[in-house]
Amino acid sequence: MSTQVLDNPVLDRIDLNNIKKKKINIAIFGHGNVGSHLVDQIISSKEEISRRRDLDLNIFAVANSKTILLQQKGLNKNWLEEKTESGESYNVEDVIFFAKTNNLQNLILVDNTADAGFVQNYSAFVENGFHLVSSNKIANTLDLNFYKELRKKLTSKKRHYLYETNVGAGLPLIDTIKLLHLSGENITRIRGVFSGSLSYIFNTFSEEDRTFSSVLKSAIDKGFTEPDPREDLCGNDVGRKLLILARELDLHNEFEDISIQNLIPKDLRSVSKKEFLARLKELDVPFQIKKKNQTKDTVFRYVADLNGDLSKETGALLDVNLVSVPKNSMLGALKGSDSIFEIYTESYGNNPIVIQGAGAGAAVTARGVFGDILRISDKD
Ligand SMILES: NC(=O)C1=CN([C@@H]2O[C@H](COP(=O)(O)OP(=O)(O)OC[C@H]3O[C@@H](n4cnc5c(N)ncnc54)[C@H](OP(=O)(O)O)[C@@H]3O)[C@@H](O)[C@H]2O)C=CC1
Ligand SMILES: N[C@@H](CC=O)C(=O)O
Repeated sequence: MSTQVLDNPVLDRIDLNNIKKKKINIAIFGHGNVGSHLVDQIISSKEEISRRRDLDLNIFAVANSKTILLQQKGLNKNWLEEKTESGESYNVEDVIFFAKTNNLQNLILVDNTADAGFVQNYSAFVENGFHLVSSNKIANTLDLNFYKELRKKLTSKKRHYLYETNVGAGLPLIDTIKLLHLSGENITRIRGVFSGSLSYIFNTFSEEDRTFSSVLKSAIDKGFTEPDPREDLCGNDVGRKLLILARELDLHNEFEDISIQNLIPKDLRSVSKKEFLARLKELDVPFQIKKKNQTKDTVFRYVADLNGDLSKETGALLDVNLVSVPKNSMLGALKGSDSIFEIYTESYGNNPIVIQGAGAGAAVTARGVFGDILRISDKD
């Protein structure tokens, strides 16, 4: 349809191309690795999406932990410069108030932080009409009571919450598991390398003649690790992913139920992040010894395993361990920052469904978050 100029003085200022578009108003919290890619991806795909579908994607807020940029008409590609120049300090009530006073509809809150405090705001956002999308895993791994209350609130307010990137970054994993489970397929075990950063670290460390600290530094620089890389190295991040999958299967597990092998030497566990980063070289000797003692033709893999009796709410075993596997096995053959998920089910028997691909990285994760935004935009 082309733009039409009509005689009516009000209508003649309206671009008929946009008249039927459903405007989706998005507030993005966290514009680090993932968040900044997401804002850029939305802004650069906006026109194409508007042409192909009846959607007008409007980012009306972007914030980090210190400042926010609020623009009713939406951010443009200079958003970061504008935010640096005119971003203001804020609290989350300001965003809710802004959405209300500007009568913004079809609201989506996107959480690209890794912050435990921020998820406490989810309920208020839902209460005020926002759908939720998060790459942040924390809301799905707090105690079961929080998990269930949030879902109750979402149901009562008819809002959606999508978090496909919580496990396997941009890979279509949670959706697949949800569908298998909902359709009555008995999932009997899920096992694999769930961490993109640890996959990259051990693939590289096993294959190349480099110190552990230099490989870890590369993983940090590539944006594969959590904001504090110790969350990856201590196993918490993988543990969270395992728990999220367990809960998708309606298992009643808490984070404390997971048996996790912590890879950080004891005296580096509770120092500040700054001190940890300054002392990375202390990881070199312990990991070099492990490597030297390894059996020929094996490689290290940090493996998560959801097993036990998954037909009982409290029958599951959740383990996360560093293991040596043959180089030519499915896990041993992983490359780069790939993750791999083996999903065993009753119908598929001993041959699991396998989902494999980039398990970390800002661009792929942002694309996954974008996918969740579009899924919600299509819903009602
Ligand atoms: N990187 C990856 O490959 C993947 C990441 N994820 C998840 O994505 C999330 C983001 O990761 P990543 O982008 O790498 O992390 P970064 O550290 O690069 O970015 C985090 C952002 O969150 C902001 N932030 C922190 N606390 C708050 C708060 N209370 N309110 C508003 N903003 C806040 C930070 O702001 P400030 O600078 O002011 O602190 C920063 O902009 C994490 O939860 C991670 O687990 C999921 C899948 C893959
Ligand atoms: N730090 C995480 C990023 C994705 O969740 C990982 O390494 O897998």
